[in-house]
Amino acid sequence: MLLTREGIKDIDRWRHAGIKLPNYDVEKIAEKTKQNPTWLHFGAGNIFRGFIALLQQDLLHKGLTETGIIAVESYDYEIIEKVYIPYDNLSLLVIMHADGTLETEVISSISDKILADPWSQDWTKLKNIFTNPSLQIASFTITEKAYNLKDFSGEYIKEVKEDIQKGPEKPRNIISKITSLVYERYLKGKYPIALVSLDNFSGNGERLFGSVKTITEEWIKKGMIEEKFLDYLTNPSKVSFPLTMIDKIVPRPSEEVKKKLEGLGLEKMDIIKTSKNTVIAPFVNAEKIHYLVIEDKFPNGRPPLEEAGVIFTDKETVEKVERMKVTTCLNPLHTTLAIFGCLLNYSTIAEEMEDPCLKKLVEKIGYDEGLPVVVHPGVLDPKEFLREVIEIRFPNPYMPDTPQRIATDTSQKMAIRFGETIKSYEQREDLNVTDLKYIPLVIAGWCRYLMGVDDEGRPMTLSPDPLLEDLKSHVSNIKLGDIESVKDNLRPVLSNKHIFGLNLYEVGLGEKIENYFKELIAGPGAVRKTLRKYLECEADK
Ligand SMILES: NC(=O)c1ccc[n+]([C@@H]2O[C@H](COP(=O)([O-])OP(=O)(O)OC[C@H]3O[C@@H](n4cnc5c(N)ncnc54)[C@H](O)[C@@H]3O)[C@@H](O)[C@H]2O)c1
Ligand SMILES: O=P(O)(O)OC[C@@H](O)[C@@H](O)[C@H](O)[C@H](O)CO
Repeated sequence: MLLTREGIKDIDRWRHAGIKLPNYDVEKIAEKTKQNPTWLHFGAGNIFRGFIALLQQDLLHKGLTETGIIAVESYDYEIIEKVYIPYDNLSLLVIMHADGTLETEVISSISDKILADPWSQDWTKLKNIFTNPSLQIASFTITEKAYNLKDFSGEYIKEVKEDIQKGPEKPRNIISKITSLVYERYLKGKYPIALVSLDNFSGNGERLFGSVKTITEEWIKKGMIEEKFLDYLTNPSKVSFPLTMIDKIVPRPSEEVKKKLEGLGLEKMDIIKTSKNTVIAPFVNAEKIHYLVIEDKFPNGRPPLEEAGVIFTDKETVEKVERMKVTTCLNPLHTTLAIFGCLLNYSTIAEEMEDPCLKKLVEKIGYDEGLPVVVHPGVLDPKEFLREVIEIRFPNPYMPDTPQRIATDTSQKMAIRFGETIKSYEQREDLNVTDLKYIPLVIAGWCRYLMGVDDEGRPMTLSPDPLLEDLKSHVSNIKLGDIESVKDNLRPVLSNKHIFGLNLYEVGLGEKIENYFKELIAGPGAVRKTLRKYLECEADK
């Protein structure tokens, strides 16, 4: 069986294999999308295919919309070449249930694909779509680092600097590209649009707005675009930047799932790793549970996504629910498991949840240190959310999620995942920041991870991170087994406000982290020993 528009016409074979097919005419929807595009999505990676496209597919199944989503890739063009074009933009969603059953569905709600590349013909096509009055949404899953215009020294990154110099014609950076496209829409008719960040960090919509506004102001200063564009951009009835909270664990595609699909008769299911490190396949493996909460601010209208389970609400509620998930109840726990999972050589998150020390560690971070600072968001219950994460979602043995995936870009996530809770402890009169034990232990664990040596003293490959080389340079003089070598080497890292959102020494945690770190580097096996000591746990491994 081939995953193509032609291939899925062989309905009986797909049904026989237990794979759900679209109940709508895929070609007709693609044609309608071409005439009346409503939704462009930037970042054609796994979460988009495994979650966002599923929501639109749900609406198409229910007859509640007539158009699909157009996938836009602005960074890793190989994704389009290798997993969109050969499969006519179709993907196969594989939901992994905790009892080992797989639920498979052909996702055909991605009606077209475009490269956001000013040097390709697609750019004109993209501009035409962006200036179409029918367009309601441009959404984004482009990873947190893509929103940064400046490096840690406060300087614009090279690409952005060049874009600022050269103007909106041929931008290279994703934010300059978005700004340029929104400017085209302004010139064409000042039509309204919602720019929706679906990336996983606090205040995502506001950060997107801030970055687009910065590029706008730079271009205005240079006289490259009309000044009035700023009025349009900052008028929420014209351009909105809703806040969102997105939650679905979508691991990288796994070899085991690939084999199971081949067993069902599917061909050409190969997993690829692009030269930009995206691991992607014609299929997406994901969990069933998901949550999407969005600030209801869509000046040009939107599809009725509430019918697909999306919660639309006000800004304050999204802020609370997002803080709950990203700063306390899910992502800090994930990062904890990522760091210690790499050090202890675990290959899945589910296996780690069977380790009594690691399970206890995430319970301590979630229930004891995180929950006290969570403000109940109303729409979801934090304690129940946390319980579902710890008892059901993370331990799902069929989810092929790896510590290495989650360890990607950790430097970009520390401030949100741990810094926010530390700040809350600082601000609250009834809490004492120096009472925190386990969050500092994880931060020390991250410094230990950066040494690139596992707990047995063997070299380990570190996941990609934009700050990796710089961070490694700070720990490069520290030797496993030599506590004296720690000296002041961690100080530049732990005092870096860009990384943690605060200077950890100023809040009284720097020395505590250094002390934990010394225990973690005492020699081979020291990571396990330290966990046992502070968590009073027994583990075989
Ligand atoms: N996978 C999950 O479980 C999950 C869950 C919730 C939210 N998210 C959010 O979605 C993001 C993407 O996750 P994914 O699973 O799709 O990852 P992925 O690796 O499959 O895809 C990443 C996408 O981001 C694009 N990208 C990366 N760097 C970029 C840059 N500098 N400029 C423009 N585009 C860039 C890539 O080209 C690709 O389209 C995450 O960083 C997170 O913020 C992911
Ligand atoms: O997507 P990232 O890289 O910000 O973080 C890795 C994981 O923690 C994350 O993808 C979770 O799986 C997701 O946040 C679950 O909703």
